[in-house]
Amino acid sequence: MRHEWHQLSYPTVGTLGPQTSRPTDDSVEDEALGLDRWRELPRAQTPPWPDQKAVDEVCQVLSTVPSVVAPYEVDHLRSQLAQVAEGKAFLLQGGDCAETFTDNTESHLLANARTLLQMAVVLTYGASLPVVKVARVAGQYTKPRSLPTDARGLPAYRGDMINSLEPVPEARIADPQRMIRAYANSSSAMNMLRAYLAGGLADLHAVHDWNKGFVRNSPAGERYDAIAREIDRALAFMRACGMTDDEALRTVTLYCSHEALALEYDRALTRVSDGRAYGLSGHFLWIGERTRQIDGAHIDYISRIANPIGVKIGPGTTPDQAIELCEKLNPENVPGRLTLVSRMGNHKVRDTLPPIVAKVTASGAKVVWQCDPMHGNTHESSNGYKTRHFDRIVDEVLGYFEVHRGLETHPGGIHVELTGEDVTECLGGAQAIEDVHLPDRYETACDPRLNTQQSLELAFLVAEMLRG
Ligand SMILES: O=C[C@H](O)[C@H](O)COP(=O)(O)O
Ligand SMILES: C=C(OP(=O)(O)O)C(=O)O
Repeated sequence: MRHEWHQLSYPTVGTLGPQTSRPTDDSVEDEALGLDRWRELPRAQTPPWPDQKAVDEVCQVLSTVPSVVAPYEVDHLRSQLAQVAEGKAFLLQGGDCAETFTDNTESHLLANARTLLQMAVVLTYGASLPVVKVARVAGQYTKPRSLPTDARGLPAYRGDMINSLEPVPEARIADPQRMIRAYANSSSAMNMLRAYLAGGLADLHAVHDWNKGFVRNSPAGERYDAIAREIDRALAFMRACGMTDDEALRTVTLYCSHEALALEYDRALTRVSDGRAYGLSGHFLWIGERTRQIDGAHIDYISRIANPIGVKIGPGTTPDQAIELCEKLNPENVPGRLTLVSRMGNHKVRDTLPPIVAKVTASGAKVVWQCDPMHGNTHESSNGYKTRHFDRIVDEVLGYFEVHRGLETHPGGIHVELTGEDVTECLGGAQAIEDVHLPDRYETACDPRLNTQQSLELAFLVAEMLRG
């Protein structure tokens, strides 16, 4: 039986402030909430830990540390995503495919944040729709892999939280101590981002400053600058009319997200607050295409936390499976709780997505529909690089919009792998990156990311689609 939002045990924003939401450490409560039930269930992509005792010791430490995010922030995000579910806002999610410890630097974090903010400005301005901004940051340290070994025959790299990218056998051994380092990096990343955002990084009066160096003179950068000038004029107009500066123009909230793959880590950072479990390793956690088995460990864990959550759905997803996911993950039908992230591939999205959207909509389930146009469009270049073509990425987003327009549902958001660095990892775009250019600056630890120019170009195209 479905309930309405206001009847739930889910707090509305404002009723659960930071003062009232003190996490408790109560194993009886944890048990009642079933937070460890996942341990008894089949689990895909389990990190090959050589020593379970060492894992338990690390998790014991993580279970006592200050969390990366706070429950009230998680509740805020859920209520903002409720607006997306209702067609009143758009969800922009993006960042590195795999964060790395070495790239957890101020400059890298700021470059990625600026790129996301620029995209958000383009979308907000272009489509006159509020944009909820969620970064793949402060925890995106694990990767599911297609194969247990890489091309050299070494154990696969599974993200810096598990092992090292360095291609030598000893570096590929899963090391639980890395979870501590991932936590430290995640906390410091959030700390730095919060400080910069509070200090004016996202101040709309500084929109020009986000258009840095190599982007500024590109076609997308110039187009962006034109929008920035119009925003300047609008702000000057508001001042001239005597409107006082609004706090909303001076800062934004940037939420953090990652794939809940290393369940040990996310479980250790789960805290119970006012009788509800929160995964406080990040605001938004998602389950990937490879771990979304309905009776599996990942879906069980995520079903028990109060965060807004996502599930990736690939071309093999049936409409019935999507319904099962909605029933299991959002039995109370809370808008904003569940995001279904389609990642079908541009050749399949127009065929595979409609029956899923139609059935979920007919069931009355309230979900955020989001499109990940990256993961269904990966191929190997002629010179051996894992890459994606910008045209296919755009075409998948177009297909996703067509499907939602056809069914009169809200194309609620996009989820992309991107970086603020000037990399050459995805083909195409205005720079016309070709196979031969890929080795120039191919820096990702796992999958190819859009660079800033390609990210901005995509944002302009999506803004047009939203207007249309
Ligand atoms: O982003 C993630 C990758 O698509 C996933 O980890 C699989 O990559 P692989 O096929 O190279 O293992
Ligand atoms: C692995 C990922 O995606 P998917 O589960 O859709 O393959 C990802 O987003 O990093």
